[in-house]
Amino acid sequence: MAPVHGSYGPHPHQVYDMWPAQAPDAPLVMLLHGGYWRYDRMHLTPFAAHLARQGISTILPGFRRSGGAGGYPATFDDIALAIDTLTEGRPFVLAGHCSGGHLALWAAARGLLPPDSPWHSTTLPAAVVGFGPITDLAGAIRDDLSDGAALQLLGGAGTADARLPLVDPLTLVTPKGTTGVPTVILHGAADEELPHDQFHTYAAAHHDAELISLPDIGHYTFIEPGSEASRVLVDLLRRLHAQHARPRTP
Ligand SMILES: N[C@@H](CC(=O)c1ccccc1NC=O)C(=O)O
Repeated sequence: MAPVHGSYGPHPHQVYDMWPAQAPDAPLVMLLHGGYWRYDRMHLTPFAAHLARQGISTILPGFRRSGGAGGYPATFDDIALAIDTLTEGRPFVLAGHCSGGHLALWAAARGLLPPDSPWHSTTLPAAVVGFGPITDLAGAIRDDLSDGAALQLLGGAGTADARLPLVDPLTLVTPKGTTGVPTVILHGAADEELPHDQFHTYAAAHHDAELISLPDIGHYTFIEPGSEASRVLVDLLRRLHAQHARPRTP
């Protein structure tokens, strides 16, 4: 199954792959890849193709990344632009793995940003899933996950504190207790990559979040096409789309 390739901006990383499912009324999912904001999207293409074979139209965007042209603010500019451009006003479920889960949960919180933020939006995903997500950047800094990855994203220790309130899902959701977007935090109980307070603390802070913990599942099996964990994720994406994706009223 060959994806359509395209771009949503002039930078070489502002590109996407899209696998249209056969049915015209197929659920639409935008998938944000992980790799601590440093990796490219290639490790997730087999799983994106798998989603399409399961009847889900899937958009996998690239974006400017840490260590290259990205990090704050470019990575966030690209996620916001990719979402706003590529979903074309259609209802969609946003999903992300690990650091892509952070980006997905951040994008679902755009309604909580100050109205003068360039990222503020009230056009939000129908639902969001973080699977094995990073939800708490201050915690990621404190625990020094992946050799300073969160500090690298935020431009270093000198700027991190000022930027955190604009890009950290846990900080954004805490005062109000909801983003207004139905949210699922899905994780393996045997996740070996992240401290599990990344999952629990956010789910507890968000009144509209559901926490699903899968026994014996690790961090990476979600993105192995056909694995038990991937089946749970596919079923969840279908359920969220069926429950929450309504055509937008003008
Ligand atoms: N352990 C590696 C790789 C990694 O964490 C990773 C790689 C691909 C997809 C998701 C990952 N985890 C979080 O973003 C790292 O620290 O960069």
